[in-house]
Amino acid sequence: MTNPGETSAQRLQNHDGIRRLPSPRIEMFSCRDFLSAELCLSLMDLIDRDRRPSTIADPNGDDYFRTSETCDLDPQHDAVQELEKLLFALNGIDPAHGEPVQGQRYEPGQEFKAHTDYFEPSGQDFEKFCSVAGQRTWTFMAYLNTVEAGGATRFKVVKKTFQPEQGTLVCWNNHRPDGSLNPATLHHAMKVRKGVKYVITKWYRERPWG
Ligand SMILES: O=C(O)CCC(=O)C(=O)O
Ligand SMILES: [Fe+2]
Repeated sequence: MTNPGETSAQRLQNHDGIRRLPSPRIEMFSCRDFLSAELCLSLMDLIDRDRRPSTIADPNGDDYFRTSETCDLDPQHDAVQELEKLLFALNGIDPAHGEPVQGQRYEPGQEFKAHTDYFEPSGQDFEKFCSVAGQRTWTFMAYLNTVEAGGATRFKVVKKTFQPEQGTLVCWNNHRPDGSLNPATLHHAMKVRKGVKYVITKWYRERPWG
């Protein structure tokens, strides 16, 4: 681990119950029951209160690219602090390098088409999103509920699909070990077919946030 905005496969592997995706192309892990049902419920409640339409960096002409809703979670709220504590115990990333935790909510028919969480260096909005805190390093996301049908997160390059299950964490390095951006992190939050889907996303940056 060279940067306080990063974690390492070695560190994550030490956590009880965590599993690494057996692929040389990506550093990706998942852990069931990372969040308690109680914490998930509190976070879903916060998302329901504050949600707004999601946006994307570098609009690409597809108005249906990301149809879900988003919210920035109040960092002072007990549930958010508990979540941050769990993440820090796992990844050891300096909290100063974290973006505020976001919640995402998808109704039936809503999705977030295939994208990477890193910002395209050639994109028109790269300066706007990265000039202060730098590029995104790691993504940590957790499913807050088990979705009745649909809503899986599909990583088509590494052929791995996660079905949303309450409390499950999924995390990955947006870079390769040599520091280059990793296009194998491409993922699609597929349409929810039945029920509502709630997740939290926590992104970390190369430099301190804000
Ligand atoms: O909802 C998901 O399954 C993934 C969410 C996601 O990829 C994102 O918010 O960047
Ligand atoms: Fe994403």
